[in-house]
Amino acid sequence: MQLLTSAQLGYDATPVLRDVTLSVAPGDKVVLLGRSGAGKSTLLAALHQALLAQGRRVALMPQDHALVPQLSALRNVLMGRLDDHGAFYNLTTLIRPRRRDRQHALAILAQVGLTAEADRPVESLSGGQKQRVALARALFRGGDVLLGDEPLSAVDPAQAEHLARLLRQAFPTAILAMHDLDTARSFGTRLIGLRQGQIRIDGPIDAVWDRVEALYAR
Ligand SMILES: Nc1ncnc2c1ncn2[C@@H]1O[C@H](COP(=O)(O)OP(=O)(O)OP(=O)(O)O)[C@@H](O)[C@H]1O
Repeated sequence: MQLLTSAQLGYDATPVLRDVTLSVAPGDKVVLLGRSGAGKSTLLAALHQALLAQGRRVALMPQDHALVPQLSALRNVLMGRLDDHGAFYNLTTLIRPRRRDRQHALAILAQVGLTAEADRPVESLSGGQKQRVALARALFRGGDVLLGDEPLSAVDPAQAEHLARLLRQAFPTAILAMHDLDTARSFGTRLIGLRQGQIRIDGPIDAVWDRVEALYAR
């Protein structure tokens, strides 16, 4: 799918990335790498818009998780499908979830190791637990494409491997911004590297891996 052709991406008068041309093939597991501020989140936001404009179903994991702190982990997961239903269904889901939705959401919370936390308000959870709630919400939502902004940054390495596997199985196509190179290497089939306002690397991960260090050079 051809997703983006843009001379410039940025905010108002401030360009962040230029000459962006990007297509993604179904099955691609893209890892987006680059120094802090290189434009990974900016590119993900533009991809999100482009995918929605194409009518694709997208699961989005933003960097700040966008969870509702006062609501339970379970209810935050259920919110992953709010836009599938009308206002009445959603209101009743938040008050008293339907049995089928609840069981499905609880099964996903079990997969991410949060059974005991299902009824706890998200504001009382640790950073890694919050991230797993956001991940469970994305899995509950499902979709053609997962877009994630450092979706595994707050979990420990053993969990990261397990959770990365769940994401790979659930989403045919994924584009994830990442900081941890080991996780990126094991997750990705394709690497896109950003540096100095441009896409500098785009290729199969094994073929371009020896160029990764240059993305971070000062
Ligand atoms: N809402 C905004 N308004 C103006 N400038 C922004 C905004 N968001 C980000 N920027 C700027 O755009 C540039 C790229 O930011 P972006 O968040 O895309 O980088 P990133 O690669 O995701 O960084 P990180 O790894 O730290 O999350 C930065 O210089 C940042 O200051």
